[in-house]
Amino acid sequence: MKKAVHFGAGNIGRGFIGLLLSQAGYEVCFVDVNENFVSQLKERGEYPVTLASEGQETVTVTNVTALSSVTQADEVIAAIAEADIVTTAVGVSILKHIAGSIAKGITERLTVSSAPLHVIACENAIGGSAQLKELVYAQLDEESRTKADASIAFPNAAVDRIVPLQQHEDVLKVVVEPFYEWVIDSSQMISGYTPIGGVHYVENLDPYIERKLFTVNTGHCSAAYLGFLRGYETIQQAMADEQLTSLVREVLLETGAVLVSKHGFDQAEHTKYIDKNLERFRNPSLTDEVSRVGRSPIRKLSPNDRLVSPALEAHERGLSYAALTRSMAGALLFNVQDDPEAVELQASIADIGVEATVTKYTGLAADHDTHKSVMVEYNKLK
Ligand SMILES: NC(=O)c1ccc[n+]([C@@H]2O[C@H](COP(=O)([O-])OP(=O)(O)OC[C@H]3O[C@@H](n4cnc5c(N)ncnc54)[C@H](O)[C@@H]3O)[C@@H](O)[C@H]2O)c1
Ligand SMILES: O=P(O)(O)OC[C@@H](O)[C@@H](O)[C@H](O)[C@H](O)CO
Repeated sequence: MKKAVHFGAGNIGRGFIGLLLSQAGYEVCFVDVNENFVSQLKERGEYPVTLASEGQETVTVTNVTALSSVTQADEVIAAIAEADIVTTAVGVSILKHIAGSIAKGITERLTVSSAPLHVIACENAIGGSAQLKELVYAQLDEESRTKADASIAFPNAAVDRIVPLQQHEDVLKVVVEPFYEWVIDSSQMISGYTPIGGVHYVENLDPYIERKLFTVNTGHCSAAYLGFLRGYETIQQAMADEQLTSLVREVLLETGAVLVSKHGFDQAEHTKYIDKNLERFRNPSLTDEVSRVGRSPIRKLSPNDRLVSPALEAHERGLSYAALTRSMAGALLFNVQDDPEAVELQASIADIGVEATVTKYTGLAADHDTHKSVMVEYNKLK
C-alpha cells in the first residue's frame, strides 16, 4: 500500500486531504501536536466525514494512523523516509515548525533511496509548497540538497473546501461542505507520477490559486470582518444580512475585475463563480464561526495575501479597490481576544497608531493611494 504522511489532523486535514488520499489507496499517517487526535486515530484507524447537505451522507475514512510530532520525532522521520507523498495542512505560519522533521526525514530517505517524493503544502497561500521547500532546504546540507533536487519535488497547490470548527461527541468526526477542489501544479512534479483521484493537475497554477484565494478567501474574510463589526457570530448569520452580502459582492467585483484582466477569465463565467461562492458561504447546513474565518488578521493583511495583493493589482491597473480597503479596515477592527494576531494588531494600534500599523503589516507606504483609502475606510467603520 502507498504511504502518505500528512501534517495536521485538523479540519481540512481530516475533512479533505486525508479523505482523498485514503480514497486514492494510500495509508495515511497523520502527524499532529494534538495528543487526543493522535491517540484516537491510531487506536481506531478510521474516522467519519459527514457531508453538510440535505442527505447528510457519511463516509468512513479508513487505513489511517497517526504519530505525535511532540513525542515521536524519530518515528515521524522514519515515516517520511518511507513515504510516497508528504502533505501539510497546519497553517502557513506553522510550516517553519515542521520543516525540521521533514528535512531530517528527507536526509534519512536520501541515504537509502532515490525514489521520488512529492511534498505538498495544502495551505491558503500563494506558493505554499515553495515556502516549505525554502524552509526545508535551509536545513539540508549541500549534498542532500543536490540529491533532493533530483528526486524530491514541492509542487504548489490550491485547496478549497469549507470545513468549519468541529464540535461533536466524536472528536474525530468532521462535517464538511460537499464541494471540493484540490489543484496541483503538474509542471513542478516529477515525471511519471501517479495522479491522485479527485485532484486536478494543471500546468500553470497561478490563475487557479489566485482565483481561489482572491474570491473564496477574500470574500470569506470580508464577510467575517464586516460581520464581526455588526455583532454576528457566524458567517451564515452575516450572509443573511442583505446589505452585508452586497458589500461582500462589491469586494468580489473588485477582485474579479483584476482576475479577468490578469488571467483572461471569461467575465460571465467569473460572475457565476462569485455567485456560487456567495451561496457556499450561506450554506445553511454549516455553522462557520466569524472568529475562524477572520482568524489571524495579520496573516490576512500581509502583502501577498487575499486583501493587499489584489488591491495593489487593482491600483496598478487603474481599477477600483475601495471595497478591498474597507475589508482591510475591518481586519484592523477585528478585536477578538483569543486570537493572538488580533491581540497583537490591537496592541500595535494602541502603541504606534493605526497609520503606522497599516504600513507595518501590509507593507503599504503611508503616501500610497491604497494606504490612504484604508485610513478613509477605517475612520468610517470605526
Ligand atoms: N478549514 C478550511 O475550510 C480550510 C480550507 C482550505 C484550506 N485551509 C487551510 O488549511 C490549513 C489548516 O486549516 P484548518 O482549518 O484545518 O486548521 P486546524 O486548526 O483545524 O488544523 C491545523 C492542525 O495542525 C495541527 N498542528 C499545529 N501545529 C502543528 C505541528 N507543529 N505539527 C503537526 N501538527 C500541527 C493542529 O493541532 C491542528 O490539528 C490552513 O493553512 C488553512 O488556511 C483550511
Ligand atoms: O484558513 P484561513 O484562515 O486562511 O481562511 C479562513 C477561511 O476563509 C478558509 O479556511 C476557507 O474556509 C477555505 O479556504 C475554503 O476553501
